[in-house]
Amino acid sequence: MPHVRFEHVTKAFTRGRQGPRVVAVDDVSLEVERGEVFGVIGQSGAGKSTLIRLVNGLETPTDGRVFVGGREIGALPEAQRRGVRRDIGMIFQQFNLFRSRTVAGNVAYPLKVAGVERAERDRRVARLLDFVGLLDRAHDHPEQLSGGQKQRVGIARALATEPALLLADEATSALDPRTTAEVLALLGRVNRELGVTIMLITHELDVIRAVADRVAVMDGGRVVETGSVYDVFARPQSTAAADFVRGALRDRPSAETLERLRRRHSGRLVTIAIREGTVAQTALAAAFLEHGVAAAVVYGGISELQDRAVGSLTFELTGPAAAVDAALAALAADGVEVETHG
Ligand SMILES: Nc1ncnc2c1ncn2[C@@H]1O[C@H](COP(=O)(O)OP(=O)(O)OP(=O)(O)O)[C@@H](O)[C@H]1O
Repeated sequence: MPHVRFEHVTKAFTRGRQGPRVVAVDDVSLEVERGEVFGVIGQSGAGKSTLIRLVNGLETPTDGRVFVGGREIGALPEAQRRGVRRDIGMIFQQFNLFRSRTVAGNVAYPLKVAGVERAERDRRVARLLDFVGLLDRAHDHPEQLSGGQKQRVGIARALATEPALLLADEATSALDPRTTAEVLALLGRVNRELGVTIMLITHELDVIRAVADRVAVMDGGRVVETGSVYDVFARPQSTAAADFVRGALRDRPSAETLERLRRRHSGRLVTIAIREGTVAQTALAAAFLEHGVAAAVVYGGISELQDRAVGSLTFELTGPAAAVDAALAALAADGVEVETHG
């Protein structure tokens, strides 16, 4: 049974009394498996926050059903809904820590609410702070901590009631790249060492690349693509996914870059997609050589997704036109994706 399941879920809001109807989440169906890190990526306004708020029952669907652990949140009486919520931790972009409480006090708070007795509370707080590497900061107040440390406290607090599911709402968006990497590494440990299912929403492909197993791409309230991180971003089918890839990998020349490349290079410019399972780069070189075509890399980038290569290279091909055509035809016959630039 999936940990989280959306069945044709729509959430619409009305702005003002008779204002326009905004469909924040539009007929979304998806499944998050137990023990995986599931990423949801989308631009601002795509509906990610609403989607995540539907998981913990902070929003109720206008249409469709949301299940957590096989139970439909919307159909539960309030007391049971609270029980389901207790099994869900949440972390936020702005950390949402209590400024008046110490680090330990913040982590202890949900345990207090749950009625856990003092000695057990102290034990659990110490264990959690040790896990996130902040045991020596237990008596500090949040304002004495860096952003990354605050988020680590946020994570410890979210884990205090030992939830099976952790929701992360743009949890690293307020952090610099290095701190982001540290917090994402910690989330990876939460998933692997504690077996917690993680559902995270973000507008950054780098966040998805760093931790997610699978991803859903949202655009205009809809999920336009779902799959393994490699499959979705190595062969994006939707414009939204392709835009994220272009933005993060920066491997393909923009129209302006192509203009500049054309001015500098008189040969034929082609961009070849590099992915696992396609022709090896040595075979590329061999095809050019065989047809007497000189190939120079003039732009491109190859990066990693889930430990596999992805990216593209732009070549300037020089030689007789017929030879260039023949080399490209041979590559195309081998299943290589070639884009010729005019
Ligand atoms: N309570 C609400 N009342 C009215 N409209 C809302 C409400 N919550 C969200 N919306 C609208 O729903 C759409 C999706 O918003 P949502 O916050 O879910 O997107 P998002 O992808 O999380 O974007 P961001 O990253 O900017 O928060 C937006 O057009 C937003 O204005």
